[in-house]
Amino acid sequence: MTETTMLECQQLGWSTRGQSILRAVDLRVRQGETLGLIGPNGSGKSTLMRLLAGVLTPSAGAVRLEGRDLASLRRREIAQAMALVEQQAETADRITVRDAVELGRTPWLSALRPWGAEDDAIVRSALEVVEMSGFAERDWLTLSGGERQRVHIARALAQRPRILLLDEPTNHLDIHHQLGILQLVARLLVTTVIALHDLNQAMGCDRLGVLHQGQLVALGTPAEILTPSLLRDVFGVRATFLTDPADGSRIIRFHPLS
Ligand SMILES: Nc1ncnc2c1ncn2[C@@H]1O[C@H](COP(=O)(O)OP(=O)(O)OP(=O)(O)O)[C@@H](O)[C@H]1O
Repeated sequence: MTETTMLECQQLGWSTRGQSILRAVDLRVRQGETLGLIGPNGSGKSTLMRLLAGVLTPSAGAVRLEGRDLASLRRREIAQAMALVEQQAETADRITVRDAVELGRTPWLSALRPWGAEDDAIVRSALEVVEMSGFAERDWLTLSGGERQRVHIARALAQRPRILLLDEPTNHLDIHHQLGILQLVARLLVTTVIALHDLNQAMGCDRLGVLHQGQLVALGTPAEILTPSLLRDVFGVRATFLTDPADGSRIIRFHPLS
């Protein structure tokens, strides 16, 4: 079976003020997969996500979206294909939760295709999925950090993208909503790239890419990647593996090296 590449980058790099932040990243995201990005603080996960989303312009190499150079595509075309949920996306505007989610429909609207009942239904469904329906009329500024995160995810879902880029989407969320978002991502047929800090949660991804000091140092299945030696070399921790008696799945416990 031939697998379709949704998003790829070749020799991708990004520098700022003469400092190289990301170097020579080669990556292919396959249709339908959930690709997790892991790595220590400052290793370049958010920078890579922003380059893949077209928010940042590469200093070297290129990103291809469904085979086409991202640099040659219009913003609207990119937004119809990809939605990015950033780590600290904020808005200072006084808008309601519903308004914030309705923004997700923007790439699909035009003079010939004005707002309609279908858009209302998509927004309603996105709010339901993140359990925020009861907050629709609330002022965005009054939301807690976790509630804002869920609204951002609803906005991205309302965009109906083919590729979802999620930068630490479980940040700020209580455990119920962390599991809810991860289950949702696993259920979605949409191709997903997700940056995660919790390595036990990362184990649920189809493949993992490991960033270390601005380079992609490993790529493979969670079982291939999450080995004691990689966890020692990249994260500086000693790992032991346990088995969950409930379902036989592996759990990692972490300890200081010394
Ligand atoms: N605009 C910028 N100017 C200067 N340095 C930057 C800029 N953006 C990112 N960096 C630096 O690039 C490195 C990678 O940052 P990035 O946010 O991509 O890391 P990350 O892996 O997402 O980290 P974290 O896990 O802490 O969120 C960091 O050292 C950061 O300080």
